[in-house]
Amino acid sequence: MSERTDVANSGDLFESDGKIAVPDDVAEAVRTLIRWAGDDPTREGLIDTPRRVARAWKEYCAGYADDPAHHLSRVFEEVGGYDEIVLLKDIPFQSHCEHHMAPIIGKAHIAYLPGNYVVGISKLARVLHAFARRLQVQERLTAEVADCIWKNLKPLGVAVVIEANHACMSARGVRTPGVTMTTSRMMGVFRDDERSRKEVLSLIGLKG
Ligand SMILES: Nc1nc2c(ncn2[C@@H]2O[C@H](COP(=O)(O)OP(=O)(O)OP(=O)(O)O)[C@@H](O)[C@H]2O)c(=O)[nH]1
Ligand SMILES: [Zn+2]
Repeated sequence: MSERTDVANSGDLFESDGKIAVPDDVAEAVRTLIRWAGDDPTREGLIDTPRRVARAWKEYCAGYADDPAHHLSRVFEEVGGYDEIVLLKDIPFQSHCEHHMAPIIGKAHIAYLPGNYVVGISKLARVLHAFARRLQVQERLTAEVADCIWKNLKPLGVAVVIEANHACMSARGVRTPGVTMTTSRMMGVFRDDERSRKEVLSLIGLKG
């Protein structure tokens, strides 16, 4: 089976070469868009484009086939009495804004103060990507990652900070490149205790 099964929703069909089958109406929608943009979808260079675009969108939106909470189901209870902040810094991610379906490219910083459980660090990045690979707004992406960790890991605190550039602002519309949007969600001690909040922000490299 295809290596692309990781992006498929239940109900998707596959070609004999293992690629996801693109329904005719999806390919036709892309052809319509090409025509509307001013080009001819029947010219040679564009013949296969609708199917490529459709599959590319399956990949950009693979998060819909990925349950974020599942990545936090394997926890470790014994970590040698470690009871300080765990921070994953500068995790690169890509998403697409729900307004224009244009790329959001940035990095996330995810921290938590363990309660009874810790999790393999790759899982925090997996949670991020499961939410990022959907149509998003940055505020919701930030909140969803934090809420998922809070609910499933039951830590004493969670901090998620996301810094990103929005192509809908740089490549179109206001056409203002180089703008970074920063969002954060603090929960538990990082919200309620000023010292803990300052500590996590300073570890991330931001002023509290
Ligand atoms: N708050 C927030 N806004 C976003 C995000 N991604 C894109 N936007 C903004 O969503 C807004 C949509 O505004 P609209 O007026 O409905 O759409 P538009 O006419 O295409 O707006 P312009 O981008 O200003 O041309 C724009 O201001 C975008 O910059 C996001 O993650 N969070
Ligand atoms: Zn946008």
